[in-house]
Amino acid sequence: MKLRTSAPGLPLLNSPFPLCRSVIRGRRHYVFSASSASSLPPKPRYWLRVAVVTTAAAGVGAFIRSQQDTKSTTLNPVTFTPYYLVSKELVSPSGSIFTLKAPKPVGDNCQVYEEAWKTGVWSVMFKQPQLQIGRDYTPLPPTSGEGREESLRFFIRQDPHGEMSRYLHGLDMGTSIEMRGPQIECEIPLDTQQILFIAGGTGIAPALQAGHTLLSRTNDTYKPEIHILWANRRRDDCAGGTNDSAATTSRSQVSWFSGLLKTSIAGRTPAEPMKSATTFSSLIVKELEALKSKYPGQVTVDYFVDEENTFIGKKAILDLADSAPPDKGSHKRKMIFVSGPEGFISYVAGPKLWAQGMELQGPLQGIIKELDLKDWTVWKL
Ligand SMILES: Cc1cc2nc3c(=O)[nH]c(=O)nc-3n(C[C@H](O)[C@H](O)[C@H](O)COP(=O)(O)OP(=O)(O)OC[C@H]3O[C@@H](n4cnc5c(N)ncnc54)[C@H](O)[C@@H]3O)c2cc1C
Repeated sequence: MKLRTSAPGLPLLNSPFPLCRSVIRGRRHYVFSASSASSLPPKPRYWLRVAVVTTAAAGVGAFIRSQQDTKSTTLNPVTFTPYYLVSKELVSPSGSIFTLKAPKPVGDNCQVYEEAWKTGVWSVMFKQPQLQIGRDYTPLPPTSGEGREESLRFFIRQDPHGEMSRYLHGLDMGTSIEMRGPQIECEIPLDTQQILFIAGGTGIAPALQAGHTLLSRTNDTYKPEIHILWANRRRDDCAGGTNDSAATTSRSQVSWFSGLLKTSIAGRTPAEPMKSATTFSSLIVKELEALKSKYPGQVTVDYFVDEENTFIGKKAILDLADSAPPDKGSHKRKMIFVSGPEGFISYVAGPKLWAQGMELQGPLQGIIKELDLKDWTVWKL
């Protein structure tokens, strides 16, 4: 585990995207240090001076308190805002959707969220109050029925050995959870026409965000597209998901989960992706389906499941990249996002680098480099 050594709120990096910053999902950790109060012995004071100083201090204190009170009801990147847990729905054996409500009186959260949703992929940092550690989580796009102003939803994987996720999954309804943000992870430029999103596990949350942001720009003349390749360890993680393209018929023989690139048994024919024997669909699959229904013809999703021996390989990526219409001088941007556990990102696009207290994108490697795709900008989340 690497501690984040830079100041809270990482600096924006030099990148083709003005609002992108470099992070690795799951590695960006933060520990808050306890503030040390000074305890100097009191010195003699004239009563007047005492009165003036006391009055001034009280005034400043009241001002600061009032400022803090005002700020604390509106999500902001500097101070932590207390939200409270209103629901926790099991999505798969390893993950749940958490819904957190903003405090009352409601601040200007609607505006804060709107700005972030318009921009691209974003996250917030949760604080664990006992251990004073921070971890980043990705809000899921709002569903139509939600109280837009008040709540944020998160798909959080339960890691039995993880400090924060264990803490979150053990919380009772109504518990307060402090968060700060938004942190813009990557802007989606307005000229983006195609996104190929390669997601592993909870990396699907930023894929849903990217879909929400990109597709909400749809109009009569502009119909952007997103193609999602989503890899999971087990079918239960994406129950009910069916493939839109032939991508999974071209399977890689390599699994990247567990951080190890274990090669599947030589000569073994990979199993056909299991057709869902039940009508049950996980909540995340339902949200992907809802996105497809809302923007017909603009979204495809393909599922890859380790236990079914279907892995994201070069051909799956190439098929989708090749299906995108050629640029023909239209200067429409085509982007590949890669999001998921560290080993997954390394396998697909090479590892990110750690330099001068910051995590950088690092050179393009992995299977995407081998494909030598032209016209595509790759961004590791
Ligand atoms: C921008 C961003 C967005 C994210 N969005 C999401 C999201 O939407 N949903 C989500 O679920 N996650 C998300 N993450 C990941 C999340 O921030 C956490 O990293 C994750 O929940 C694990 O944190 P933890 O405190 O539970 O685990 P940690 O305590 O940090 O442990 C992480 C892993 O390391 C292992 N470990 C810890 N200490 C040791 C040790 N001493 N020796 C060996 N192994 C050890 C643990 O077993 C565990 O598997 C995101 C990350 C980033 C950077």
